[in-house]
Amino acid sequence: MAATTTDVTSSYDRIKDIQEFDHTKNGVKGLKDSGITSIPKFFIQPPEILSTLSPTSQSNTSNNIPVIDLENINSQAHRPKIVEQIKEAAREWGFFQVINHEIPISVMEETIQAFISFHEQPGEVKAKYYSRENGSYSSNIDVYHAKAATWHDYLKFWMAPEEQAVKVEDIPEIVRKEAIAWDGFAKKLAEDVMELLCEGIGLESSRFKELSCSGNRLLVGNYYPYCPQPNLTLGLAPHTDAGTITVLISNQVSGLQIKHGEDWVDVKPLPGAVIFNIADLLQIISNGEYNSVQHRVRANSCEEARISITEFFNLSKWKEYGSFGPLPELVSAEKPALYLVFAKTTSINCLTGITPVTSGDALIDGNSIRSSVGMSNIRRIIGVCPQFDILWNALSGHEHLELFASIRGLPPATIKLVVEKSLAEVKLTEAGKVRAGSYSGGMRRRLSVAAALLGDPKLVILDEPTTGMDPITRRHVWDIIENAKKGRAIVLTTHSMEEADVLSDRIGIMAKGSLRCIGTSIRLKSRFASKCGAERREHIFSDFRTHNIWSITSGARFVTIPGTESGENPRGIMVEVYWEQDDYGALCISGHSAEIPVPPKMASIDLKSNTKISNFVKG
Ligand SMILES: O=C(O)CCC(=O)C(=O)O
Ligand SMILES: [Fe+2]
Repeated sequence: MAATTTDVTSSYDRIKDIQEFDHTKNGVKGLKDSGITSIPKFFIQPPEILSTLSPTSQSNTSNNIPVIDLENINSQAHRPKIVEQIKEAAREWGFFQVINHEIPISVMEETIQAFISFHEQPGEVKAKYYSRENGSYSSNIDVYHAKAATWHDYLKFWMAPEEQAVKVEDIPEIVRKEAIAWDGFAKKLAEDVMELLCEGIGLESSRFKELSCSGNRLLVGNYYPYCPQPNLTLGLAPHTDAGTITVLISNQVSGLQIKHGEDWVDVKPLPGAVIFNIADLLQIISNGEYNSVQHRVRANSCEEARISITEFFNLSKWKEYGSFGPLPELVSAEKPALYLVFAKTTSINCLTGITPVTSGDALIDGNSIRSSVGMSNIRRIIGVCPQFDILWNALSGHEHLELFASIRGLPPATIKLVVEKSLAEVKLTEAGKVRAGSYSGGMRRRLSVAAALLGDPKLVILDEPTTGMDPITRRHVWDIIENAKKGRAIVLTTHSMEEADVLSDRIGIMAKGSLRCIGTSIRLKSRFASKCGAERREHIFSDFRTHNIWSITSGARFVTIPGTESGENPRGIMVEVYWEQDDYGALCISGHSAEIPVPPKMASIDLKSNTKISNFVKG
């Protein structure tokens, strides 16, 4: 196995292999059907995953996730007990399965069978639906970025909200009726379970529903064909789900595992049961009362394929609220908020004047975002590409840019030329004549980026400009952004570390609502590198060599913590404080050692007068 794992990082042409796989449009089912006996190298998981896959590693089969009987859900006498069980399961396990629900077994079986039938059609029939960008059928959406690919294909549709939902006629006929029926049943059951979850933590039963926790739904049929080397890859990599709640059914082929303590626990599919898991947003809304737990799927070692039908529930009124954090009812002096309010979009909305500022201020080119004069000056010098495209289906790309150019006040005589140049830059010259209603997601994003850059703004804000783009278009948009950097500031938000690394001069990382760090890519890497593993460090050292920045001043000092003198440690306690220069050359503390008694003859700096540093050291 050692030889194979080394291959993961060796220099074979990984991209070429992936592209070949992608171009078959046949997913891993196609690989399995070709009769291969060993899996392509880009499926081989890194050693830290492989070590958890061997039969001797801690997969624990003696446990199973809680099973909750919903038979008497509406009986006054039984409901409190069911609420208690669900609450306990959602808190301790993050996963549970429900039995005696209202969904007929025949509906579950028909749904599973329909998705199997889709995946088991001849490759050329499925290939029509295959796309990495906005198609419904694909395999390994993140294969170009992930450390390793996984052994499953999927078919997915947005079922809600209406403006995002798939058109009925675009659902392949072979699953159409079943997908629509399943969505109805799953939504009803999820809303019933959400009521129980609300009651469990003392909320009004309808609270989650009113927040629109079931208003956004993505239905996915995951297909895990037989894998010839199941101990070298996974069916699905470890992850947590992002939304509010996930509803899952599967056939009887096992594979799903959840992280419980240090163990990966097998979830044994119970015939007729529906599995629920808490997703990240519900963990946040519930202020940590409920837990979103890591799970993964083992590569399938059975001849029979595994199928799971997963419906991801999320908020549909997210945009309306603009930000999200723990519900006020769940925050108190005894239970302070564990999570800050999500604030990326809110911050951008404040900077651009969409959301009024309630406290604090920001200056853009010397103009305060709190003053109406300042804001109108700011509007003249910024261009914005919002996270969700604001485009009109009936207008062409050309008409959009003409409209935006005249709103920006460009001289009418120049507009035609500016628009043509701009369309050429984003490679939409031909498409510019066509209505935007027929554009793919990537084309819509490119048009939005072009609109943001119109009129030579001094500050451009790009909110996740490449979300949903295939890797080639994304690289192209990176070139556009790179070229647009000259003479202006660009603030770009992204979830992709690679994108931040490629495009940014300075990177700020926001987590759970606040800015955690800011600095150049090299500085952040050097500061946080130890957490990234050997491969990442390799990368960082080569970055250091290419940027030739050996001259960074850094150092360490022993510092006594004031007031720690005692009989046992007459000279007190000290720590070693590490310091370095920040991006502007100012010295700042970057960390400290564990506390140790000051040895008798040691000379150290006494911080009695410097409360700021001593607080830091103590904290
Ligand atoms: O296939 C499964 O059992 C799990 C699927 C899953 O976790 C997901 O799609 O997020
Ligand atoms: Fe999941």
